[in-house]
Amino acid sequence: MVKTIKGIAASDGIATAEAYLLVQPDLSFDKKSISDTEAEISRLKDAIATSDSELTKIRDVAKESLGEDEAQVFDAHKMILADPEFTGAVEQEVSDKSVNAEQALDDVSKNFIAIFEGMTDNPYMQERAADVRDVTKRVMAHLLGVELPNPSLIDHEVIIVAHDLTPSDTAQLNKKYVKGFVTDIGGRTAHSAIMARSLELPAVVGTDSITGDVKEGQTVILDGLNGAAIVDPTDDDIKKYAKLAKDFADQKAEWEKLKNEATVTADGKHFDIAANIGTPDDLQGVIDNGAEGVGLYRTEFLYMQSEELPTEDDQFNAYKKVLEGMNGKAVVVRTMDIGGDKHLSYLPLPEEMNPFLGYRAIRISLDRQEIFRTQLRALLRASAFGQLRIMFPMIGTLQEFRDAKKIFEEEKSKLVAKGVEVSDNIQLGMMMEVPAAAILADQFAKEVDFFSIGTNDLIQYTMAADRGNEHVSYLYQPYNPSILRLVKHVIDSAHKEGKWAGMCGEAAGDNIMVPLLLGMGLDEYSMSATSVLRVRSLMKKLSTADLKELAEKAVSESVTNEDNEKLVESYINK
Ligand SMILES: C=C(OP(=O)(O)O)C(=O)O
Ligand SMILES: [Mg+2]
Repeated sequence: MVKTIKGIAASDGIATAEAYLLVQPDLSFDKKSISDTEAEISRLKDAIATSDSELTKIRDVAKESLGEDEAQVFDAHKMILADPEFTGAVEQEVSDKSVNAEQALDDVSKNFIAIFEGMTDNPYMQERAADVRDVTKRVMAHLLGVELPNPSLIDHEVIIVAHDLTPSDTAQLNKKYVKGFVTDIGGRTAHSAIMARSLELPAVVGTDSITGDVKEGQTVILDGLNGAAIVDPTDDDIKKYAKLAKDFADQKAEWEKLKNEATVTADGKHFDIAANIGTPDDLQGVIDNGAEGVGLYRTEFLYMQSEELPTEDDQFNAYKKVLEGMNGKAVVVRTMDIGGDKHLSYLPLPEEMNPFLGYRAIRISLDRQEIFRTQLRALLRASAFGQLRIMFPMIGTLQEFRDAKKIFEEEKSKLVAKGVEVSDNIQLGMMMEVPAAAILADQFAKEVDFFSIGTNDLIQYTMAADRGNEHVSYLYQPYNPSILRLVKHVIDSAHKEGKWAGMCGEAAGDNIMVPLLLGMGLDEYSMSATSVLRVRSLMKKLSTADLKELAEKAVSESVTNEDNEKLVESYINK
């Protein structure tokens, strides 16, 4: 029977396909005594052989769709299965203790994991713990006769249904077959939602219950425009959504016409609309959508897609590719923003009660300076190939900015002394995403070259509401006068010192926010590439002169987020 499940609209578009449940099965088991240990060992060997041939298949598919580097992780898994020290120890445990294979596997793998995790002076070996965990899960599933989801083996069109997707899960989705995703938890500005927008995959998050509401193989219509999943739709539903999908495609075709136009408002003011990217591969989307620069390159994805810390040369090549690809247009590269919801398997971070308030971004860079210096050297070398701007994430104090700038200057002088070609014109700026810094923007403005306002974090920290938690998503209030006052103060402070202010948080591409930002005089707008043409089309219809007054009212007279939403809507519909 048809069911409509509401959630948060995280990425535009409509898709209809079979549900693919990316849900971890129950791998619990009971300890049993075994009398026929030989038969038990042969059951174990069967599970290992099946796991091995499954891994061969997954490796082939991963190589095809994601490339050799991504596929290599499965070699590590196959090596563990072929290692007599591991599998031999499990067999030994079965015969010595007369226990079932599940118990023996569990005991041996826990032992191995503890040993690897204990190698704190060798991050490479520590990383092997994750491989042992993954392989154990696969063999255990075969012993128990349960199905383990293998998203890399998907060979037909599906909608992924999951409790949650991490940014790295999202990066591995094969766009050829995955038509969208819907999750139990998450918010609009969580990184998997942001990635869905750059992949142009419709997504609905924070439904609370979707994994319990839909069964594998059921048809699902995903309405990423309004935030709903329709499970087992009727013919009428399918017709209705086909029409909605067509209207959306027509709308996009209309926006497409603006691809090669500059962004100019109705009163003739030009603004730069830039795009946010995660990897050099996203450049195609930037160019296809006619963006006028890159306003945020989230370099942490370079670290996340690697099996170990990327070398200076790896990074140099990536940055050079982006700078050259943008052909002289400005590229704002943000230094590594690891922590929060972005993890590196090879850089174990301490367990934290509040990772978003913890050891992340510039805090890690200033502490682990060898990582930071390597990144800065790669950036400095790449600066010869385009118009590079660098910014630091999560700056909360002036001292942090000064320390980061000092390290940058040191690395620059060393390279210049060696005769390496380095641009002399690299602007150094910061993300404005910590309220303490936004309040002191007038002080920061004297020392930076630019600000880029990160509303995803600025709103989460100002409203004290986790950006990935659907239960508090009502507090994501970009038009709340408290947020607008901070934004205005940041923009005014920059201008007072003759600096520029941009925004790279998701709000920069929001239809209600854009008129307010134009009114406040924001200089640069950076957003998911897929939003660029919609915003260009909107700006063409707006006149900055009228909007100044509107923004003034929004900041000083309105009390709530909704007041301002209505204020802008009534202006636009006038
Ligand atoms: C752009 C931002 O950075 P990120 O989403 O990567 O935290 C932000 O916080 O608004
Ligand atoms: Mg941020």
